[in-house]
Amino acid sequence: MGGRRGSRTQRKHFKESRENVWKRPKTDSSSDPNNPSSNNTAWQPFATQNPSFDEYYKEQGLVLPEEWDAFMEMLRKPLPAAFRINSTSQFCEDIRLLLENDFMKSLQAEANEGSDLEPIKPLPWYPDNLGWQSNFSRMQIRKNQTLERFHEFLKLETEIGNISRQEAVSMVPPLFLDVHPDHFVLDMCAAPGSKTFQLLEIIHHSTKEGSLPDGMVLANDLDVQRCNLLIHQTKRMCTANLIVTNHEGQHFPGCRSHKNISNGSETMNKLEPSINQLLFDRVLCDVPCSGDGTLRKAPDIWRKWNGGMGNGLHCLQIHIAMRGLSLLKVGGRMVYSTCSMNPVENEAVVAEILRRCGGSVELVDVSNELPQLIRRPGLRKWKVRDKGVWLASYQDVRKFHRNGIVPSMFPSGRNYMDPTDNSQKSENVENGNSEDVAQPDDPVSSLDNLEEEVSDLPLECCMRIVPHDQNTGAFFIAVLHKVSPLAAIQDKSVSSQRNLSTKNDELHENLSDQVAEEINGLESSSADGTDEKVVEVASEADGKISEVASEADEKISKVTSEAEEKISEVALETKLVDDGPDGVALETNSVAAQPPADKKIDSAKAGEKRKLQSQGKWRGVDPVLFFNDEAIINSIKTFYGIDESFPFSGHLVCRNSETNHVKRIYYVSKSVKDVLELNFQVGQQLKITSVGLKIFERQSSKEGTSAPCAFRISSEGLPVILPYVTKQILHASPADFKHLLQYKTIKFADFVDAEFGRKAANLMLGCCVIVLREGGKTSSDCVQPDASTIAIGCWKGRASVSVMVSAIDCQELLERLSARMETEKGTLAQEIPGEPDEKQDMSGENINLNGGTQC
Ligand SMILES: C[S@@+](CC[C@H](N)C(=O)[O-])C[C@H]1O[C@@H](n2cnc3c(N)ncnc32)[C@H](O)[C@@H]1O
Repeated sequence: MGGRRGSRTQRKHFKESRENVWKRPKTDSSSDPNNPSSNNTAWQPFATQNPSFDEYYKEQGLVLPEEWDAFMEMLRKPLPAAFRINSTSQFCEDIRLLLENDFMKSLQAEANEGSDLEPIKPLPWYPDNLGWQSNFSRMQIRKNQTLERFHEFLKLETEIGNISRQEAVSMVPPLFLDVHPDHFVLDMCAAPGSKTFQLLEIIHHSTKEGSLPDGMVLANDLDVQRCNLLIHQTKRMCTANLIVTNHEGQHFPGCRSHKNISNGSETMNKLEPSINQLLFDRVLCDVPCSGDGTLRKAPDIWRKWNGGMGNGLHCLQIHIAMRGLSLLKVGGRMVYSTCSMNPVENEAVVAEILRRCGGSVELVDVSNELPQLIRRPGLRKWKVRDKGVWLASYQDVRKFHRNGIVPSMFPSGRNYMDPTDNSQKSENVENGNSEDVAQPDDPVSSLDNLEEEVSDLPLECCMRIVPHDQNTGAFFIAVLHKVSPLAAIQDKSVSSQRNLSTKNDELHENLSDQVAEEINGLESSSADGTDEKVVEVASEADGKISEVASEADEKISKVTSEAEEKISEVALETKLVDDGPDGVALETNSVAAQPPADKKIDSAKAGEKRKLQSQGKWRGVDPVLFFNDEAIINSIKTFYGIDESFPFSGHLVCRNSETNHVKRIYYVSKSVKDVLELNFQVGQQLKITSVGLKIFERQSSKEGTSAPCAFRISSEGLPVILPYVTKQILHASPADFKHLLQYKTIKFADFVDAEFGRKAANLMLGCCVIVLREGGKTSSDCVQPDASTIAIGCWKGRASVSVMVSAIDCQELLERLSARMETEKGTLAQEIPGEPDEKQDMSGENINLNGGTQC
């Protein structure tokens, strides 16, 4: 149960993500053939070179000198399209077989006959042949029938949610997260949501029939508009196990209740959460980055790229990653990833968080996982470049009068100013003053005289995917394991690192402004294809905080979460960073610094809690409320004959405090319910933009309002409730089912199966469920729905039955069912040669599929 079925997607988003970025910018009229002043009538792609880029990456040694040309050549080629089959789709297997047996073979045959087509192929490292790559131009699609058919197929399945377009390398980080269905997963920078979708697939994978997974995904993003993209993207998943929030990752609320929770039983007071702190088994930290790994998809980056872009994001990336680690359970795994090639955004960030965590966090060697994925080990040495000057260590920062460069950007992380570092002291003393050697415009920006640093951390365990290894974009991934609470580090290096962190943090503010200038206006496409501001500068984030903070009601919650956050930050600086329940020192500190809103909640009576619950607190965001209106719930239960075993209590939420005006009721899993209860307990620290699966919707039509039940079952929610529906449900023959999908409305008397027509006429006025009857079953057989069951929501009117499914979902169902029946027919014809084929395809009236196959 769970997973997607039949919701519409956000066309706009997918159009955007499919947009071929290899086109001339609108403002460029120089090559307009209709423009007489144009001196170049041929189509011109973006300039795909940038001398600073060459200089920067040649020096960093990302690839061997002899590989450089191959690397650059690949970066200049358009990126093949990649997509994934949704593993929780009801039609997952059908789609995979169609790709393997039809499209791949047909295109291969054409290629063998000498056409210039490249066959589509599965990504060898993606499990179960669910990840695919294709490489065609629009021109080829127009000229070739198989390709055109393939293209139409891709469009429809993407729209439906059975396929997700996603750059190949962007599919990698969730695969290294080792997510299990019972995990609580935090996706810290989640929009537009490609990886969130993958995480949800894993959570839903192999869930038992009639139940929801025990785990959940909390997808967060700073940008509210991008959160909306994410919501539309994940809607196709039809999941009750997702919460979407809108916070700065680095300030994600701690949601720690200071009450003792006795147990997690359902009988507890509804406002008593069964968890007392929001900690996660897995954290995905896919941070904002300069995005030069997406150059093949977003060639405008060539023009905008400069060496300072990565520097400006470094501190923000550390802060987000540190927050992720503090929210990670001991024993948990975090993946840090970027679509940038720059070591300052990658190895330097990982090195700094390892130093800050002082042994509590380790890099995991995942070289044995996904062996078919070609990757390169992380670097242990790199240099920093600032405004045309190379810096090999933090010493050079003073030497060359650099601002906004922090020690953690360098391989050793040393600040060379640590008063406890005697060797350094003497070095400084010897030099008198480091400024005396400064040559700001030293033409040598060369490295000849610079002392090269090498990290002593096992950064080779990180991985970098480079484009020319397997014809992809570039990506960086590090897998981290939290072995113990982020505890105090007692030795000398602690104080050194503390200074270092402080220095970093001080400089962060300056950097934010600086980077805003340097990369102002840089926009590109993400690895996931959606146009996005790849570079999310810290100053933007800061600006957003101030905006938000200016709103009075939000101030309270800010105080709450920020106060808690400050505890973590202070703790971090004093090496008491863990949010874990086992962090004794934190326990003491948190109580001392308990935020005011928490105090309020702690002392509140039940009535006050209810009041808080009904008013919401985040301005501009509808409140999230448990839906407890017994009258409405009972009318739904009675009308649809919902089995008592279906867990209603505490699982329904709405976004409107006035029950009479509630239009939509959402269903949440037990895991999400637990988080919501905790969130109420801690004063609604989470700013929730979306939660749960729409399960019931109020009837608004004239006929609808006269039906005995005011709510219909929504198509997204149908798979969840279907096994429990005992009334208003009928099983239709394949012919009648197909007619419904084709004609949308059928009069009772016009059904092929007259008995079905009579039964339909006897249903109560209102929403009903029509299930496709399995082959061999008669209308009187009682069928227990399962994962293979195909069912649609319909409306039983006064004289007819009408489908309540979107046109595109009807089209998809018709296509999938026809394909299955074609396969059936073929198999049967092979098995019984010469036998007349008694089956007919979906256009026939008397189909009787054999039992033992999916209907
Ligand atoms: C590389 S994109 C994430 C892509 C996403 N993980 C996916 O697979 O679809 C980075 C995201 O970080 C968000 N972001 C920027 N600054 C942030 C912050 N301080 N906290 C949380 N999210 C942030 C941006 O809005 C952007 O959506």
